[in-house]
Amino acid sequence: MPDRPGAGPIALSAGEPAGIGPEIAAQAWAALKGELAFFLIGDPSHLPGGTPTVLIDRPEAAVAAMAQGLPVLARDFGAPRVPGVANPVHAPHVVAAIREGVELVQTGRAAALTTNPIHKKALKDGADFAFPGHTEFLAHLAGVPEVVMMLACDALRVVPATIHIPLSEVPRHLTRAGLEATIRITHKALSDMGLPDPRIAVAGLNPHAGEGGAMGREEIEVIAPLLDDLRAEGMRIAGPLAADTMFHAGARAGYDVAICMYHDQALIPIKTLDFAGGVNVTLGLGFTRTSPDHGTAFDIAGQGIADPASLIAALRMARDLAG
Ligand SMILES: NC(=O)C1=CN([C@@H]2O[C@H](COP(=O)(O)OP(=O)(O)OC[C@H]3O[C@@H](n4cnc5c(N)ncnc54)[C@H](O)[C@@H]3O)[C@@H](O)[C@H]2O)C=CC1
Ligand SMILES: NCC(=O)COP(=O)(O)O
Repeated sequence: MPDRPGAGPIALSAGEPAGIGPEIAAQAWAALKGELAFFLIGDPSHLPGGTPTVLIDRPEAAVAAMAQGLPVLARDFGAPRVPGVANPVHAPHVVAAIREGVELVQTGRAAALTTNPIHKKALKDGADFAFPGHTEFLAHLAGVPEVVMMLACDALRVVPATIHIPLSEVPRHLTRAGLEATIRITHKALSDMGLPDPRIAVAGLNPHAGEGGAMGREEIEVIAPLLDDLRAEGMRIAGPLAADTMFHAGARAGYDVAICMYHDQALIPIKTLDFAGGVNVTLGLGFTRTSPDHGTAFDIAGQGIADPASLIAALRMARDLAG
């Protein structure tokens, strides 16, 4: 196994069984079995028929098992999988797998956590899941007040300063303290990743970055004063920039990460540029967590046509960040 000496296996939480998670986990094993070690925390009966699997009773066994089949820390999810149809019986087990993955990483038994996609509404309905996504749940489990969602591909890194909230609530949530925490966590994380003085581009909220107050005042009242203060500290920050012109190739060459004001402002450019290669990474947790950039894809689940590329990229990034 050409894994890094001393690096433990990566824990992969099952995600939503009715989605594409089981099939892309099996495909990721086939692609990565000679390259890195990971294990699935989930119900082996949910994997596609014929998937070579090795049931393991401890994470450490995954390294040797990889050559034979997908290592699975088997957990009974209580019901079979029906592709495209969420079963509320599964929901508490989906949440428990994430929780277990975090515990294994925090106790040093896994090197990093990669999460297969969850269906947020299915977890809310089936398990009273109180969090809008992994990011917020992981912050809760890690006991940290602020974390950052970053999506990265070869061409772009983006960070939404507000995440899973309705668009109508974005201006109210866009505070100086929140934006400052997002920028500082991102700056430190990129420095830790080997970019010691990252160039940060910050989008405005409004069209034309507010056009001097003619189209909104958040830039004048919240964003620009903060950026002035951070620049005075020595951070390399541009903005607030008009979001519509900061993602073409020439503009992207001028920064290492784009801080955006809301979910879609950040995620539309990266998913358009590289849906297959994009990886979601949570910054500020104190451990490594990555995820594919896509969701559960109920519309194609069970058909054998899901592309495992983003999960493969997420597992590779987890290995690289934890190594
Ligand atoms: N990290 C996570 O747990 C994430 C979870 N979600 C959740 O997933 C559910 C569905 O969300 P949607 O907005 O429909 O996004 P989605 O990413 O599941 O699907 C959007 C479109 O992309 C296609 N697609 C997605 N992944 C694909 C793959 N690997 N190969 C080929 N085609 C693929 C789907 O078939 C669909 O047409 C929601 O509950 C959402 O909250 C969404 C994003 C991330
Ligand atoms: N659209 C990205 C997304 O929803 C991922 O959220 P999370 O579950 O990783 O927090």
